[in-house]
Amino acid sequence: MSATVEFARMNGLGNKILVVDMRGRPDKVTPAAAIALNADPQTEFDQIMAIHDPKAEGTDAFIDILNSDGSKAQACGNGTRCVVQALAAETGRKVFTFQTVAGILNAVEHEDGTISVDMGRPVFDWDRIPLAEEFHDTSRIELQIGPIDNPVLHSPSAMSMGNPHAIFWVDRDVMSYDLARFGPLLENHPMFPERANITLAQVTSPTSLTTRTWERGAGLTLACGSAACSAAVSAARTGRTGRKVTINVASAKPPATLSIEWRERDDHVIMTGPAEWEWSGRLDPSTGLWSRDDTREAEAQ
Ligand SMILES: N[C@H](CCC[C@H](N)C(=O)O)C(=O)O
Repeated sequence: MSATVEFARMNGLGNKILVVDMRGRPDKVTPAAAIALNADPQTEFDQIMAIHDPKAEGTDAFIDILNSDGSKAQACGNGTRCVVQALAAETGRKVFTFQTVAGILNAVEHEDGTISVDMGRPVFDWDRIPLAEEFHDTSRIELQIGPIDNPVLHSPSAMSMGNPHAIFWVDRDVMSYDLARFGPLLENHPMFPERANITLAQVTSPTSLTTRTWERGAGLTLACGSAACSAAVSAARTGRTGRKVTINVASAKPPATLSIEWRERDDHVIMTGPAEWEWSGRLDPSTGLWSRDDTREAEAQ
């Protein structure tokens, strides 16, 4: 067993996040630790956000992201807001720059406690999403599920927000689809060599969408920030909405929204929403063995 580190159990719209403080150490949270933590109902999570010492000048930290199946993710919008809230509480600072495997993320905590993350530029090239087949226009790709002459879901918009996303446009309530059944088939479809996050999106007005996501490596989650960004960008890209929308995250607990703006001037996607601390503890990043801080002690601190 290696020395333990601090972690916080947090959530972004119900997206279950463990923020793990790996600063000052050379090792990483192992996939085995992630799988063990996820197997325990108390520490079950969608993503681990491991905060490491910065690797590049001008950045505050390097963030390593793990899904609950132990696989790596390149982006996690809801988790990034949780990291901002944790570091803002620790340092009193409001503005942060992070590095992930997908690039640099700038983020700011506002006076009202909401957090904006600049998620960078969307990527539409088929081989960078990546897709297995060449598509000149990835705003509507050939892919369907269900009976061949009456598909349940078809022709998604595909893109990368650092991580791969497919957005299926639906005209019924997103909760009425059996996403638990179709999600795994689409996540692992041969069209997506690195798998994909699968989102159902219903356009509810020129400035609003409702989404529900099956996440790559994590399954049905209560919310997914990078999917909300991808739905917003894809809606604007296909002329369904303008570039600034409110995303109603259908399964968020309690029901909640994210504001997304796909900025005209620099092509960057800005996501704004809340983050919530639940409790803290210590864990062993190599095995996932953990303990919860004594509540009285935590309150006294
Ligand atoms: N929950 C995350 C997304 C995790 C993405 C992950 N499932 C993957 O790309 O493998 C979010 O708020 O953006």
